[in-house]
Amino acid sequence: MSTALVELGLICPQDRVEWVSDALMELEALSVTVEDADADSPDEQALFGEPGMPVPRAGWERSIVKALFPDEPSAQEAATLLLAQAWAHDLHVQGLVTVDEQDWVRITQAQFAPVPITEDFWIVPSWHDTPAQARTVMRLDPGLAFGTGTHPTTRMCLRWLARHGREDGRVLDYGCGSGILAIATGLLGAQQIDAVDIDPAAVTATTHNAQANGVALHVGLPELAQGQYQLVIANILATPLKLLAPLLCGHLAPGASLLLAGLLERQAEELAAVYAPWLALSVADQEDGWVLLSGRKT
Ligand SMILES: C[S@@+](CC[C@H](N)C(=O)[O-])C[C@H]1O[C@@H](n2cnc3c(N)ncnc32)[C@H](O)[C@@H]1O
Repeated sequence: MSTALVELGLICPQDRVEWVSDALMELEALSVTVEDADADSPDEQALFGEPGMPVPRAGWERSIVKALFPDEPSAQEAATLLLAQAWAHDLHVQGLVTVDEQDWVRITQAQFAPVPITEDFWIVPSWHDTPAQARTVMRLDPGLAFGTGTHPTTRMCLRWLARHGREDGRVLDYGCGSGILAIATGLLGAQQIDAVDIDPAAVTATTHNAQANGVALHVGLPELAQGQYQLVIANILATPLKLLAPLLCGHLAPGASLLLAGLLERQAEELAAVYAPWLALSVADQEDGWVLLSGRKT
């Protein structure tokens, strides 16, 4: 039997979105989402952020903050308490809508469709059937750690890995997030894979996702990475990648490949210069303003 939930919608100016979202969670909302109140109109605005970093602003000029409550009295009470705050004088209640719990799950899940990496390598959420043409499939659901396969930086790394094929030597995924890249190397045949991240939530997510895909990984905090590897992958951001250059290059065995992502086109030249004392990096792929750098240690 499915139960009904109640969604409270509030139109909110940009500078209050974070306060309102936090207050609604304090008022025991089950979830809070923020949408552009001007979506699908000429005033619609796109928000862009770098991977792994918060978006530059928490909301749009006019946002709709939607909070889900278990029933109408709790949604009504939350609205009354919120609107009693001095800083909430210009918020507008858009309304209360009853949402079937099953519908809510379906709507949320529908936002995450299978992602093709190549014609036959797909990332597929657990609730989706496997596309007929998929030969290699990674089962991955969105979670707390970065990496669902929808971001260009992750996709470019996955494409490169699919082209590279089976890696027989040791693999290091530095900044593994959800573990998506490490798991991909495992599905493509690698046997000795280390995946590390500074974020303990990423370590937990990677462990879980690797198990769900039947891939054996050594997962842990960065100190787990020891010795030399035949393939080192790091999809982080330009600034940490600059600082990590001696460490990442120290892990490269002779003849090993290095793959760097999380870089904007304009950062590629500078990054290649920082890594030049160890190896020559060149642009291997680009998508939506992001570039993938790769190189081989001689
Ligand atoms: C953009 S996400 C990439 C996740 C995944 N590898 C992918 O390609 O989708 C970057 C990850 O690097 C981690 N990270 C950031 N700085 C790091 C550092 N100095 N050492 C290790 N991990 C780091 C973050 O916690 C985050 O999980």
